[in-house]
Amino acid sequence: MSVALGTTRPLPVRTTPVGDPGNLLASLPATTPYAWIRNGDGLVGWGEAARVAVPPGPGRFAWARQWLATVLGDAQVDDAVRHPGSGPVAFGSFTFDENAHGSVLVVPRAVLTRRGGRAWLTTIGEAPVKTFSPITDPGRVSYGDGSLSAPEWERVVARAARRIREGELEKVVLARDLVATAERPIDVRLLLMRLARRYPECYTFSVAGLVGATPELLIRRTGQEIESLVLAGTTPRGSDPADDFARGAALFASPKDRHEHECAIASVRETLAPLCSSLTTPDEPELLVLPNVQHLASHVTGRLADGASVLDVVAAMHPTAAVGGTPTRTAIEVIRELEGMDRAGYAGPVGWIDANGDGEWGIALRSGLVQGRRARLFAGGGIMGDSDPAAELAEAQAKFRVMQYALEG
Ligand SMILES: C=C(O[C@H]1C=CC=C(C(=O)O)[C@@H]1O)C(=O)O
Repeated sequence: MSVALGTTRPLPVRTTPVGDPGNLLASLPATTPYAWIRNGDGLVGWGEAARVAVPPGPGRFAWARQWLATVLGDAQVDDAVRHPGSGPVAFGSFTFDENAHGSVLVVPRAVLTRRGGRAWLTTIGEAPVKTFSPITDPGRVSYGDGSLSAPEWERVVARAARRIREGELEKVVLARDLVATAERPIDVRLLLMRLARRYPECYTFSVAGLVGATPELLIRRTGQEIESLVLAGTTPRGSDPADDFARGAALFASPKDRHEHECAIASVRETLAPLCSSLTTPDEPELLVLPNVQHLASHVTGRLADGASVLDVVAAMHPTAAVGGTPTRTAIEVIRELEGMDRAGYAGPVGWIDANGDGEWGIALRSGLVQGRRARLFAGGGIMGDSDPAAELAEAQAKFRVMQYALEG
């Protein structure tokens, strides 16, 4: 753990209302930019008042909650706003695999928020001095295979589909990685600006080098109310409006995709039901149309039965069948065996939490791990018994386009 302002001293936190800050992302300095933005609203943070590497293992969420209770609970808070997301806030990213290192929680020294028509600034200690530097372009970007080449990955998909047909499991989500190398260091702010502009409906995020724009809301907690947007079942966009419409209609009618979606909804329903006094899941999914793909989507709402924090709910839900599979344990074993890569934070929970346990966490899809001139990009899809490896590869390519656009414009 590192607590920049001293481990023994409670964090002195101050939240004050501010005028409309305009584009939140424009406030970010080049170093340690934290972000969670949708349709222009959200939070950006910079500086680090406290940071911790969460140890791997089955108890990692409980450990993180304990750490947050100590650091945020002990804070000396002067909060003139008293709204979800005011007062001290931590950003976090958890690895997909509970046994992997790399999960992190960070309490920024400054967080600028706009939510529900109000804006405020939270600072910890003296407001950190921002050294503004112009946003830089990374220049030409080239791509190389990550752990598996495209044909190797197709063979892995075929093996997984066979094991599903043989009855070992019902669904597994397989992913691959690409390594992007730029001419010059990658300025995360440029990626965030491009993602937020092109994918306003998605959650554009940046936490400790993990950057992306995910359409999938794992969980939002506002008091007792919770919401989730479950996605599974995908088709690339069409070449013209008629083709686009036909693809959407085919997706909606596809037994393979509807079954894939039902697995994801069932896993969310099963984990949320015991935590909730009421829970609503739609009978049928809707189509979510994004610039690169169309998804089957279900909006889930509920009311928590007791005082579970958003991180408690994240702990119960991760990994949903939208990123793991069904049954969960078998799917995780198959992913470890077949993918041949460390997913790091990809497909793991990413988001923020405040001292009252409110917050928003997404599933870190359409994302990349950025370091210097390099970025590891990730994309995958749900594999069923009748999956066609070439179609799954095309779907993953369409999903990679999000981060390729962020890097290249
Ligand atoms: C695994 C990914 O997407 C998941 C979320 C939405 C739709 C999915 C699908 O249709 O396969 C995946 O379950 C990814 O974007 O890398």
